Amino acid sequence: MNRPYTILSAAMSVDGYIDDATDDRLILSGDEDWDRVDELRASVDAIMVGANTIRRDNPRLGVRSDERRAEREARGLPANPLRVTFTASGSLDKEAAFFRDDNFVVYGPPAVPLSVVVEDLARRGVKRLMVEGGSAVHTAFLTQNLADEIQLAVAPIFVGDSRAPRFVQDGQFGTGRMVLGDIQRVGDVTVMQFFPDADRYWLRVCIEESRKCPPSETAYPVGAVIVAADGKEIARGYSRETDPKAHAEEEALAKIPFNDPRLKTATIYSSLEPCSTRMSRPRSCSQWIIDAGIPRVVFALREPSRFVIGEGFEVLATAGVTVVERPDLAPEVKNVSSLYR
Ligand SMILES: NC(=O)C1=CN([C@@H]2O[C@H](COP(=O)(O)OP(=O)(O)OC[C@H]3O[C@@H](n4cnc5c(N)ncnc54)[C@H](OP(=O)(O)O)[C@@H]3O)[C@@H](O)[C@H]2O)C=CC1
Ligand SMILES: Nc1c(N[C@@H]2O[C@H](COP(=O)(O)O)[C@@H](O)[C@H]2O)[nH]c(=O)[nH]c1=O
Repeated sequence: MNRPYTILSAAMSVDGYIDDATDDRLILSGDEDWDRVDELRASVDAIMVGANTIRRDNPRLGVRSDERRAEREARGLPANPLRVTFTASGSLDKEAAFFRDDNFVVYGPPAVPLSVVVEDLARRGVKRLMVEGGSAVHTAFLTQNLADEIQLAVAPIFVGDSRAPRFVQDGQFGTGRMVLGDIQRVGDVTVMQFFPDADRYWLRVCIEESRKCPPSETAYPVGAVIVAADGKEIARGYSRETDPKAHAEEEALAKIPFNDPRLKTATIYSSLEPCSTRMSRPRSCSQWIIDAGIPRVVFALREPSRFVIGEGFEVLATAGVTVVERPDLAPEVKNVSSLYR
């Protein structure tokens, strides 16, 4: 599915509420944090909120800073990102600030699947989407694995009223243990960055590594990372990093002792399916992985049959290794080199 890179943004109290239970809007961010939110807004193509947030908060969802709006225009963008909402009921006040000019899109009524919304936004040229809430919308993005990043600001207050909305509602969050990114102190607010889909996060690290490969007409650019069971990185590498014949998995494995006990419970990530046959060397990367006892492999793109017929998936799976293919990231791998196209 083609969809925008999606950042969920919310401010919550220490006890996990994003508003209180009164009719007045609760401001959790301080001035410095609003400035951070404004910078994030200025960096995206579209900002989405649920219809209930429009009804309750009447948000402007614009870039507040004159300089940031001017910078966007200088880059050929509209001064403000596209405003996006969805509604099953259609109950929205046409006088709301959301409708103040024609730079908006409303999905529904009737209810529209979120996957349809994000695909349509991608078709409209939205590459980077910020989702500002509320609870129902954040829950939908997370439970459908449509969020790439969370920026969660925790304000030093308690709401203490379970009638108030929380950051998310009940749901099946398939995220497992998320990857923690940056933590910032912004005034008196703590801003935490999370990457909900750990496999997607580490594959993107591989893709960035692959950009460092010395160019070659006869070998792909590949990046690999080995991650321990506790989520900590053990080693990373890219093709031809130290030797013109070396593959990314070999480069990563060469940085640690072959009998490192963490390998027995680790995951190795690679932008490309590990090789199963090699012209240049006797041992394939799949064989290295099996011999190292790594139990789990995640890759994005199956090896195209340009140089050899790749059977890494089958070789690894037959040896009892858990192999996860993530074709959703294959387009990002292909973007790195014309050899893939
Ligand atoms: N502190 C913070 O950072 C933020 C706080 N908030 C707070 O969050 C609260 C609002 O959150 P919440 O009540 O969960 O509401 P939401 O803003 O998440 O909106 C939910 C609404 O979205 C629409 N919707 C949901 N799924 C679909 C679908 N598949 N197709 C079409 N429409 C759909 C429905 O609209 P409809 O009912 O019209 O059918 C639904 O009622 C407010 O109190 C607000 O102040 C909000 C944003 C940020
Ligand atoms: N209250 C709250 C947030 N609320 C979000 O900001 C929106 C209103 O912004 P505006 O467009 O400027 O009117 C509101 O609808 C909701 O999405 N966000 C935050 O970062 N911190 C906060 O404390």
